[in-house]
Parts: sequence; C-alpha cells; structure tokens
Amino acid sequence: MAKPFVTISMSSSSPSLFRYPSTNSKSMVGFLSHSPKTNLGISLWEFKTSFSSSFQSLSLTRKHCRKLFQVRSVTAPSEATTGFDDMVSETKRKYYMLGGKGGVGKTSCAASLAVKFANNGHPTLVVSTDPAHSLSDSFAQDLTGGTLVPVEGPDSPLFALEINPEKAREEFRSTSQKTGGNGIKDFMDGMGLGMIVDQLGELKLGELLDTPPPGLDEAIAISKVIQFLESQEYNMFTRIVFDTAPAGHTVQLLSLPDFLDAFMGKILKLNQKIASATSAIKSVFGQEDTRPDPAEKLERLRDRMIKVRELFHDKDSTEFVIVTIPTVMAISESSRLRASLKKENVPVKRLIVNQVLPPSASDCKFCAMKRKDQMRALDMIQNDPELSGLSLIRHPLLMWRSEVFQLFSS
Ligand SMILES: Nc1ncnc2c1ncn2[C@@H]1O[C@H](COP(=O)(O)OP(=O)(O)OP(=O)(O)O)[C@@H](O)[C@H]1O
Repeated sequence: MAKPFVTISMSSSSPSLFRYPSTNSKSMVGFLSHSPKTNLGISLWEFKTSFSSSFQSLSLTRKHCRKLFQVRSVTAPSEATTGFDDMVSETKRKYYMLGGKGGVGKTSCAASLAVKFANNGHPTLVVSTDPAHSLSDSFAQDLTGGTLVPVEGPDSPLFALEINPEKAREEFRSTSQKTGGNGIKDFMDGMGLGMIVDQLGELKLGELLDTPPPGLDEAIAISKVIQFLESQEYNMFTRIVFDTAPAGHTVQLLSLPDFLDAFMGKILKLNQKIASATSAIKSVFGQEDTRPDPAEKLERLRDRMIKVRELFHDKDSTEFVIVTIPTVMAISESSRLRASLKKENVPVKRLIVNQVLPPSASDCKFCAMKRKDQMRALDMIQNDPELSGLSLIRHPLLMWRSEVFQLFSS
C-alpha cells in the first residue's frame, strides 16, 4: 500500500495530487464539530498514486469518506439559503468564482457555500488564490502548504486548498529567466555568441519579466488547480469554489493570455535563435543538447492560461458571484466590477450582499443610522444598471464567527 500522502506539485505540468497533512488543527472554533483524527482518517487517504489504479482507490476513498464525515446539524438563516437551490441542483461539475472588494466576506461566503454544496451531496473543493489567505481561519484548520486538506463536518467530502500565489509567480520567473534572462546570456556568452546576446537586448525581455501584470500569480494558481482537476483522480469533485483575490486582479487575469502571447512571441523568437545556434554547435562538436526546453514550458503555461480564460467564459460550467456589503462605496465598486466582467463576457448571475443588518424592533441610535445607510445602499442596487438584473442574496450581519460559517449551510 502506498504511503498516505502524495503531493500537489506546484511546478510539474503533470496532474498533482493530495497530501494528507501529518498534523491537523484540533481547534474547530465553534462552527465545525471537532472530530479528532483517527487511524481510520489517515488510512482513508492511502490511495495509490499511479493513474492506472487511481479509480479503484478513489472509489474506496469516497466510501470511507461517507463514514468519516459526520452529518452536521446547522441551522441557516432562511434568507441566506434562498436562491441557492439551483446552485446545488445540477449534478454536472460547476465552478463558482467568488470575488469582490477586499474584506466584504468573500472567504466566509466561499467557505460557507462549499459546506452547503458538500451537505447537499456534492464532493466539493474550495480553493483560495487570495494572497491574503483566510480560508484557514474560516475553517479553523491549517490549510497552508499547497495541499488538499479534508474539512471535517459535511456529509460529502469537502476539501480545502490554499495556494501560495507568490510561489506560482516565482516559478514563472525562474522558467522565463532561464529562457530569456541571465541563464541564456551566460550560456550564449560561454559559447562565444555575444552578438546574439546583443540582439536579445532588443527583445526587452527584462522589462516584461520585471513587470508581470497583476493577476499573473493568481491565474497560474487557478490554472494549476484546473489542470489537476482534469485528471481522473479528481473527477469526484462536482463543485469547485474559488475564493479569489480582491476585485481588480481577477478581471486583469482575464487579459493574461494576451500578455503571454506578447511574451511568448518574444520567447519563441529567442528560442529559434538559440535553436539555430545550438544546432550549429552540435554539428561541429557532435554534442547532444539535453537541456530542458523552458520555452516549451512557457508555451504550456500560456495554453493553461487560455484554458482559465475559457473557463471563466463558459456559461454552462462557471459562474462568477460578486460579493459585496451594503455601503455606497462597496456597491459602487461592485457595479464597476460587474461592468468589467460584462465587458469580458464573464457570466455573472448573483450578487451576495453580506452583512445586512437583521430586522429589529428596537434599534439603538447607531443601529438606526446604520440601517438607514444600508437601505440607501440597497436602493442603489435596485437602480444600478449593472447590478439590478442580478439575483440578490442578502446575508445578515452576524454576531459570531460560528454563525458566519453557517450562512449557506443547511
Ligand atoms: N455576515 C457576516 N457577519 C459578520 N461578520 C462577517 C460576515 N461575513 C464576514 N464577516 C467577517 O468579516 C471579516 C472579513 O471576512 P472575509 O475574510 O470573509 O472577507 P474577504 O472578503 O475574504 O477578505 P479579504 O479580501 O481580505 O480576503 C472576517 O472577520 C469575517 O468573520
């Protein structure tokens, strides 16, 4: 039997796998019933890493999952569950991208929505690509390390993953620098082909490398998740919830393939020069060139970026859900986000308005003022040409973090 972990590789282009953490947070702070890890829990993930045997082992995993994950009884505010029935009804795989202004509750909603899906029979993966991860806080489990961690509680398997976008960016840098940066220059210099290095200067690769567009790291992270989800091992996941980085970045990542096209054009031009130079050297010295081809790697990266863009545009499988709060500023920003997403043809159907004051018979002075402000902001939504057509899901402002987690769970 294979060892109980396999890793998600952030660098390989082959599908990545789970790693069951050796330790797990024991504090489930309120909202998740704590069930300490048992031997059963560990053996659960002893599935084989070979692709040929994966199907069988994963089936085994699912069976055990049902035993391991305890049915959690949670009561959701009825308003919070409205509008989500159609999100859980289809059996086909669906991707939900939750995005919005910083701090409005994207992570809380993503975590909570993922629990809702899992409790409704969908094996679910919730992924954070936000550089300021707080998914670990939401689940009170350590999710760092770029591996899939099982979340305890829901009826169906729920896994969470925090991806370090910095790591993804670093990977891009090192690959592209090997291709167009100092690595190549040193190599060419060593071969006495300085004049080609001079020509490389014209390509201005350095400038591109120094100013990668915002969203690149997030796009790389998303593309990696999509890539491994395509493999047979991960067919089981029917709902994938992404907790994305604050608003602007997400839209910018959609234009990444264009950036990469420009970048790739240069890289490929460079690669041709190198290929002809090295083949000339090989013909003289009869040497085998065993160096890996970074340009090929970049090409694959660009292809993956294109897939991410396609996924964002696929109305059948993907939905971008805007999360906001009832303040004039947040609503204005959400309207701009919706406009940019519309321009990019990204499907948006729902708007979650989080932290709405619950009804009260006796407001204090502060609460009364706050409520008035919120009413004004909610009115704005009704009159906003970008937002008024979306189906609105209102979430109450809750007192306790444990309740926040229950927003969608029922
Ligand atoms: N409905 C709610 N009622 C009360 N508190 C809430 C609610 N939703 C979220 N919060 C709290 O607001 C804070 C920010 O929430 P969260 O981290 O989910 O936002 P975010 O949009 O993901 O933030 P960031 O952009 O920094 O990633 C957290 O402390 C969370 O517990």
